[in-house]
Amino acid sequence: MRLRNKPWAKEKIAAYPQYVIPNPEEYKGRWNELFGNDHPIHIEIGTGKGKFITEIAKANPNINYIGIELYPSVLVSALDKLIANELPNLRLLNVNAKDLTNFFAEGEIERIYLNFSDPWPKKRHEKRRLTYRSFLELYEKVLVDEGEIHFKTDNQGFFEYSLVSFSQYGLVLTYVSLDLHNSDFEGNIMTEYEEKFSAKGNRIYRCEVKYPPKQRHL
Ligand SMILES: C[S@@+](CC[C@H](N)C(=O)[O-])C[C@H]1O[C@@H](n2cnc3c(N)ncnc32)[C@H](O)[C@@H]1O
Repeated sequence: MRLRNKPWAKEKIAAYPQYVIPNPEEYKGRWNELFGNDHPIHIEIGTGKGKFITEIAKANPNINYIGIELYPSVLVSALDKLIANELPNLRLLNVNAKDLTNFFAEGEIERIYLNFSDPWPKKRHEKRRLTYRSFLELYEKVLVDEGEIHFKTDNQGFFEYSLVSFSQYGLVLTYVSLDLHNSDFEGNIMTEYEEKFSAKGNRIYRCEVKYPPKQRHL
């Protein structure tokens, strides 16, 4: 296994606390104070080297973005892009998505992007898939009412698994493409993995789902 927790990466991240927030627990329920506005917040889980999140943040200055990535050695590339672009509506977190509710209050996030998440093809690793039921429960806790997940991958098996997982959880499918790059979908922003896999000729699958309205206790 690759050694991904390289000390130099952690040091670089620590040198930019204005971009990679070192204490995200402190902003739970207060992210809009940090951004200095009340714009909606969209997050990407598994942001990798940050191409998608920096480009989408640049294109949408009235939305706040947070990119979440587990590995410092990967996140430094996203940090480099943020340093180069100085985007006031983008922050990064070097955390594990399984701890999401430590960092975000109920209803604080409007949309979650899952781009080319690790498919974990072995059945015994199912619980690690970011579209597994326990993650869908976590996402529901931090999302607004009828919050959205936008998901894309080149892995057909993982895509089909995720559609079933979404449906079993009661999520509503609002968009699906079985061949994104040959569809009429406009404004697609390519991720690093998307560039790599589509260059090999792989088909890209994409869907959007939203949570049903939360139960109202009158
Ligand atoms: C296959 S890569 C895709 C990267 C990027 N989204 C892209 O499309 O180019 C998946 C990324 O998700 C990150 N990741 C996986 N599980 C995670 C978790 N539980 N919390 C945060 N990041 C995670 C991995 O470290 C990896 O960088």
